[in-house]
Amino acid sequence: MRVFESFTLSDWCHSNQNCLELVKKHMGSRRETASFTLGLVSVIVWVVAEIPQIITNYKAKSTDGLSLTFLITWIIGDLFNLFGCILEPATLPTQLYMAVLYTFVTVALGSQSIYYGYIYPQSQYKRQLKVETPTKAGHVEKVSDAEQRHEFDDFSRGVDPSSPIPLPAHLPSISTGRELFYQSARSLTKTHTPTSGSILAQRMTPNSPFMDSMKENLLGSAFARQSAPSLKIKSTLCLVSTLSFFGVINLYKSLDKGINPMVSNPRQQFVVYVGRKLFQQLQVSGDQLLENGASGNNSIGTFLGWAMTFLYLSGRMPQIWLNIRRGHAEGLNPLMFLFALIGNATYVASILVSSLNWSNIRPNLPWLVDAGGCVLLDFFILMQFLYFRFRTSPGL
Ligand SMILES: NC(=[NH2+])NCCC[C@H](N)C(=O)O
Repeated sequence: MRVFESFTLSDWCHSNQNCLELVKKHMGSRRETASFTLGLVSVIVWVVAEIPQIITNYKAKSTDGLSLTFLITWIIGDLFNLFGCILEPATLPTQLYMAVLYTFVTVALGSQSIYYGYIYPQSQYKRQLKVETPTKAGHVEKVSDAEQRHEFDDFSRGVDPSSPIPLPAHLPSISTGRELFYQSARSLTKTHTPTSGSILAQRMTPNSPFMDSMKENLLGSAFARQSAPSLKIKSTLCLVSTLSFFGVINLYKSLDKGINPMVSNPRQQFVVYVGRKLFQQLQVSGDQLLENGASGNNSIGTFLGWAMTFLYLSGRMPQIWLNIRRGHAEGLNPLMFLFALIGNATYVASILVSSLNWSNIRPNLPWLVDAGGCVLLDFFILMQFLYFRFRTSPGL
């Protein structure tokens, strides 16, 4: 209990005697301290979780290894999580802090994906065009070929190339040809003919199956390939807007009925909920919640919680599938999944340690199912890393 007489907490609550009493009372119990500590560990792990991936993307100047659908579901799931936590009074304060944190970090990761996936290649290509324009066409072709050969050699040596159009570090293992499509300078001009003597032409014998697959991508189904990711995004957005639509309808209904009859102004209501969560939800029993008019079974909070769970869990699938399709996990940082696993595991523990009463578990169920399910899925992804590593280097 002494710890809560520390400067920070006392200072935090000094103007409100009730607040101080509440914090002392709830944090005094060992369970709550353990729960809070686990929650804190989870927050800290999640703070750093996505940084390795951000660094990997930065180094590779590409986000090819990361499924965009996974990222989009993460961002939307984060928003659902955030509003779910705000509206569900029985969730812990650390859950709310984490929801805010997730959203910020993942938006950063998402922006990086958009930058390296769309803006960076185009700007690099434009730069290359500017450099090439003044010279004669034949000369350009030669210079470009020489540069490309040099760059490919750099890649095969594992040296970061100066290529304005970033190339994958693992050309030989590309199976779908999709990456090649994107990296082909020609694809950016929407011309369907590969540059003669280009890297692609140099790397492949004319009748190889790889060449065929590439031709298919560059010539036959260029548009289909190009629109494939946007189709995926569209279906994800469609699903998300449907969920959001029902969410908003539900939200209005709840507000209409008055989630908290004592407060009619929705803005004030929001503040009351956040305040309640920050100061009163450390360990409020189901009975107390009922007494206070917040039953811990807030329908909109629960709805958002389950929608979030669905998004987070289903979001891992495209990533798992992408790894299988590519046959490797290059461009993906295993640390992100390891941290996610630890972050989710400590998150589950923080809720369960707080109380095993059904009255505590029931409102937290979506968060428990989500984090527990993600632990399993992240374990599977980590196994994929191991599998790919041992398969490619059996001597290890
Ligand atoms: N952007 C985030 N890191 N969001 C947190 C997601 C938490 C969720 N349990 C998951 O692992 O998917």
